[in-house]
Amino acid sequence: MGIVEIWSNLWSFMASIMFVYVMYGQFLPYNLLEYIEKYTRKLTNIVNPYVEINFFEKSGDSFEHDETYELIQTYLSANSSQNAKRLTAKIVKESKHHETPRVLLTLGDYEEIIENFKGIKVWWLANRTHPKTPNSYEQRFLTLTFHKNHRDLITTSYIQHVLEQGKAITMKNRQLKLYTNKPSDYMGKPKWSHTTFQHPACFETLAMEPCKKEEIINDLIMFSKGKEYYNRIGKAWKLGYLLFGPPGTGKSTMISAIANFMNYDVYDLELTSVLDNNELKKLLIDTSSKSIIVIEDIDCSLDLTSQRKNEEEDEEEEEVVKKKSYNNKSDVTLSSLLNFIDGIWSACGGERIIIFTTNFVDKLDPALIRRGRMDKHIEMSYCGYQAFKILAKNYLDVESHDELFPIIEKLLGETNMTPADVAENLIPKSINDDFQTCLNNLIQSLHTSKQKAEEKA
Ligand SMILES: Nc1ncnc2c1ncn2[C@@H]1O[C@H](COP(=O)(O)OP(=O)(O)OP(=O)(O)O)[C@@H](O)[C@H]1O
Ligand SMILES: [Mg+2]
Repeated sequence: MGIVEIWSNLWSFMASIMFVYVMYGQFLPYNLLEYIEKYTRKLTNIVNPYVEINFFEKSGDSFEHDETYELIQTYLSANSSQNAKRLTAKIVKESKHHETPRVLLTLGDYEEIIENFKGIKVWWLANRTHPKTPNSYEQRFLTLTFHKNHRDLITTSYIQHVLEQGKAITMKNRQLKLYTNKPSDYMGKPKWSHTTFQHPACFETLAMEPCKKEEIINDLIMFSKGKEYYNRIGKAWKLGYLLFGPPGTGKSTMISAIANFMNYDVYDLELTSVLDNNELKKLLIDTSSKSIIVIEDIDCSLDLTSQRKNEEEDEEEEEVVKKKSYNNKSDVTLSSLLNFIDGIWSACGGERIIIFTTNFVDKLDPALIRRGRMDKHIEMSYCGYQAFKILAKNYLDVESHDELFPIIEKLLGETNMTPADVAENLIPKSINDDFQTCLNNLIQSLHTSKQKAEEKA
């Protein structure tokens, strides 16, 4: 008789015992049940060449949800659930603002699936405990079974692989959140409130010089490769951007594109609602990993400038400042903001991108923008020809036009128009407007803008 046969006979014997145990267990005294179970297990262990590892749904003193169990569930749902016949559907509603809930399929009770890892077979069984006393609770758990010869590989590489994949899938599926800070409550505690972040912006539709865009994307990919990679190349694992440029050049759009690309939450920090340094510290500590902390219009929210405004400054600039300044500037100081930001980078393993935006880069304190603190100063400028081509593709689905494109190229070189204004002109104004009408509207508008600039000059 071969070893496999012996094992399968023994297994059916065990199964019969288990059957009797389940059927008549309730009629037997508790001590006797425990005795039978103990010796059945002992007997099984002697001949069983398989190792079992259980992962419980809840663990710890307070019986909390175990993250490991969740990650394995996610991994199995994505990788092997197509082989399972009985599945349990769970509706995941990310937030009250999120209208379409997601369906998460997990293994049904006692469902078993087989996985192959580097040619090694492993079994996963969705199990549940049977409460033995009236006071004990039923608990779900997943059992991983494999041959004892592969113990080392499975307990290290395979489990690691499952958890990493589970984490990656969770990150990919999660609904991004947009956090904004609220003034302190009556307890003096500042708070973040959040809604779902649903902005369609992506790098593909962002209008800017292709090489500049490529550089940022490469930066982000490097950053996402993580700490070890950065250590290896001898660079600090942090990312800070300063986006500057006139209104309507796509600074906020760029932030949304970065959030979507990285799959990071966004913390929009409104400094004017932060009372003092202490509050700022609490808020920053309260941000989660894999997030972007944004401070928009940094020049308007903090008293950063040592120089007073020049009387002869451009009227248009004045207008913007007036629009964006707030009466009540907070007591947050520049030096504490910088300290906390440096602190966040060193203490939190760097999984936070910090982005400042401003319309006037010259007004910022050099300490804030010195190279090394902000890794890149990205100028979002008026619409150039390359940026226009991206907008034309997005808005009109046109990639070239022998006659009109060269005119637009010339005019864009002669006058300043923001991508927001170019985009506005490209949107059809009536149902009969075809793409040529829209391009002509833009040309008209560029002419007007050029004339105005000349008159002003
Ligand atoms: N570079 C761009 N690419 C694609 N769309 C753009 C770009 N710039 C502006 N837009 C369009 O114009 C709108 C306004 O742009 P956005 O809010 O990003 O400008 P901003 O630079 O943040 O301006 P502000 O300084 O006033 O905050 C966006 O919703 C987008 O539709
Ligand atoms: Mg903006």
